[in-house]
Amino acid sequence: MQEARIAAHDLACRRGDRLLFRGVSFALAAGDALQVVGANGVGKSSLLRLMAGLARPFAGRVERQGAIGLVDERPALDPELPLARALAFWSGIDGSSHCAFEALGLDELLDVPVRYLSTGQRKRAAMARLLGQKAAVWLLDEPLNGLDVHAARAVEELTASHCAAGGIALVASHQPFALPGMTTLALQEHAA
Ligand SMILES: Nc1ncnc2c1ncn2[C@@H]1O[C@H](COP(=O)(O)OP(=O)(O)OP(=O)(O)O)[C@@H](O)[C@H]1O
Repeated sequence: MQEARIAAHDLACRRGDRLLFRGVSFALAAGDALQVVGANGVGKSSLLRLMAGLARPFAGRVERQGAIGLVDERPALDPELPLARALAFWSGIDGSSHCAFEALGLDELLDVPVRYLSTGQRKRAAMARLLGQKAAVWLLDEPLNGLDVHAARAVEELTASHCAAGGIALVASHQPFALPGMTTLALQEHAA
């Protein structure tokens, strides 16, 4: 298997008629973690979308090696289905079984329709889906949003284990995210 890698080369991002940032470069290899920080609206989510290939950079290029898993505010789980069945849809596609229900505090919620889940519960469900995906490169947009202290620690620990096993984590958040060895990119320094 090819080793995971994701890199930004002199990226610039435009949303609508506004240039948000320019000159963003970094390279992450197996085991690396980077947190993108900056005020609301600076372009953290937009940068993650560029890295995921969901939007095109205004300038520069993205280099990707290895499967990408993106967690953002949309969990891509059928709101009408009970959580277990909504996750089973993805595990059928990913060919995986979910084993982190307990760590993520989801075992009590498996019969609850996704539409009834709270913001934090939905975020935990999205993390469970990500784990089943077995993607090498994790792109986490505000992964701690809505999580209680216990769930936040669980997500930090799962991310640390992912990196220790040779995965990559790119985290966009204005909240502190505890992960040993993680470096920081201050996006406002690249504001256009
Ligand atoms: N489709 C769009 N068209 C035009 N402007 C957009 C579009 N989507 C987002 N923007 C603008 O781009 C800017 C950056 O948005 P983005 O969501 O990337 O910021 P962010 O740093 O992640 O913010 P937050 O911390 O609030 O999540 C914002 O000013 C937003 O209004």
